[in-house]
Amino acid sequence: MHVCMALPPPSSEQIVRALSFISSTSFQRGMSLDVDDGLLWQSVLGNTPEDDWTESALSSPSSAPSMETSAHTFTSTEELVQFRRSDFSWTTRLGLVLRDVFGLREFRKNQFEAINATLSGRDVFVLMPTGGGKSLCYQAPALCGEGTTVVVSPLLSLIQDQVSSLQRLRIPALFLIGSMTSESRTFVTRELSSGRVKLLYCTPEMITSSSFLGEILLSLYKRNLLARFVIDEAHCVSQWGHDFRPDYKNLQLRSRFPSVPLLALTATATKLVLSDVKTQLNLNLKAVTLTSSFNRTNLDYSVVAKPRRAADSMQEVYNIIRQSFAGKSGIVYCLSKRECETLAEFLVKQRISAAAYHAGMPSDERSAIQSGWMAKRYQVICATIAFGMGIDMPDVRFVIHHTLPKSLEGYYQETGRAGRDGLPSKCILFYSLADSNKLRSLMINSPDQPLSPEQREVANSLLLQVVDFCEDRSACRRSRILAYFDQTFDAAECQKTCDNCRSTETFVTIDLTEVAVTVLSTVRANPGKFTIIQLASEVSKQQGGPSSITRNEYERLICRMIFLDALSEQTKSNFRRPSHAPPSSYLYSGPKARLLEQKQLPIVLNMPSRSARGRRS
Ligand SMILES: Nc1ncnc2c1ncn2[C@@H]1O[C@H](COP(=O)(O)OP(=O)(O)OP(=O)(O)O)[C@@H](O)[C@H]1O
Repeated sequence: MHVCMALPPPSSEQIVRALSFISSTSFQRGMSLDVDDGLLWQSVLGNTPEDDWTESALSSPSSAPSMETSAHTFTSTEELVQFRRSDFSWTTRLGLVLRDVFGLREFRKNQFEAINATLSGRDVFVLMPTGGGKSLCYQAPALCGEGTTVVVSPLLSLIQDQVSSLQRLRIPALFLIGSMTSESRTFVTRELSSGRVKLLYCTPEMITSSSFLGEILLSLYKRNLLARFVIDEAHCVSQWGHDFRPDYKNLQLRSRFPSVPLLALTATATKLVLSDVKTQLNLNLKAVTLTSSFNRTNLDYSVVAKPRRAADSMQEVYNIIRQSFAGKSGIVYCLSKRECETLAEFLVKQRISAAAYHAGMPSDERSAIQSGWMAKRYQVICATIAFGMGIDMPDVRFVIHHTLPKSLEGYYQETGRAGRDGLPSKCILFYSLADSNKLRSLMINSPDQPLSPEQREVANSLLLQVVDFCEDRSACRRSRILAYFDQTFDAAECQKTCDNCRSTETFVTIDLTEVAVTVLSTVRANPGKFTIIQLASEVSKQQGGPSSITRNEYERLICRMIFLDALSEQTKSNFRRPSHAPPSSYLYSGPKARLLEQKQLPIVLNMPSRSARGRRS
């Protein structure tokens, strides 16, 4: 389709010319108010020296390392052809920006099309895997046209990092955040009004609630100086996504600034999330939608059984790091702040340079840890999911999930932080039934964040998909992850880069609906009498025979019945237990018990095949 032609490296004269037209010596002092206005950013691309750019060089996207391209593209290939042209008025300038500002030689898949589409004034939706190069899709066009590109980004740390990197490239970018001094705000206002700022970053909260920013945007809008709005991490707009942010939903950009093109980008979106994001943002029906395959071919996926005792599971994390990743950077995702700290302390005692990172830490401490890790002063970060968004560390060789992620989408994004340089990297997920139950009740019954019945349903089904993924010992992990994003993947192409494709054991999917009905009848006869473990033991005693279901499998079945609401749990304090012991949860029939009895709630589990079961007994 495209002819790949690398650009010749820029000569030093070209670089000097480029740097002189993108002049921002004083800009590098950032927000400080002693900036000499006279020096402050000459018009960024106004004096662009025309260069003898070859058309083929510009229409030569390459793939991001180890990320498959193609897959389903929502905007038809015929329609995309118009955005692969190299005769736009900005084409020459775009080439210069790519090479002389960003120091890159060619575009990756879909970058060129996204840039041309947004510069043509179209709404654009870009789905690209983590590390695919989404930033360039809005940073390059910002430098190719008039006005300011406003970037809505979810995290302050991410905004600050992005703006500093842009400033290092001498690009006039600023951010506007709530905690700025009035002097800094005055500076930003002045710079924005002058039209010199090419990129303005802010949080969704600023857009929805700052009248100060609202006035600035309106003034730019009236003067035709709002080039586009960029909605980064656009999956946050959708309540069906794993990172929903209510302020993202209330941006109202289309109604407030009807003629300004929107550019939404995300690394994670199912079809449902995608259409919800488009609706919520009120993207034009003809929005150009560009998707790349989500397959990260350099990542190896596996799920391991998490030991029951915390000490054993921490030891297991240590063993994995010591045996396979000595001296290599990695992330261990944990559920709670305490877990991050305990695990980091444990690893440090074992002489692994590790640090905890979570939202409960002061932000300067968090930044110090993040930069320490990026500078290789820490080998391992034990973090909650607060860590990672927007971190561009190329050589992360492993991501371990010490507890379950809340959704497959989250799992994809968190594991996506490994191997951004395209080299082989491992993603290891520790799974236990106990964790899945704990996480489920934390998510669904959290007193801090009471969920509506609808939200509860969503959270429950997202987590159930993760549980199902972990318990599936047959299907290729890669196929399952890609299926989540509605992409088909031939497992033969996995090339044994997941534990299931490497395994020689045989597992089969068994329909246990009948067995579940029997389990339910035991609960109906004894409401509130059994915990999960007690019930598993009770029903496994009632059965027998060589191919019978083991106690552990009954536990899995009971947990699945809870997930499917055929059973429900209620907490009761147990007076016979020591006072510090956590209260136990006892089982009752659930709201969907009748459906199960009517065989309208099928329950299937992936289990060792019958012959293997016979051998095990
Ligand atoms: N055309 C290109 N050629 C070479 N490198 C590129 C190109 N485009 C982007 N990159 C590099 O790829 C890396 C990832 O880019 P970027 O941070 O934009 O990814 P992303 O898609 O935003 O990822 P994430 O979703 O994880 O934030 C960066 O180091 C960037 O410089």
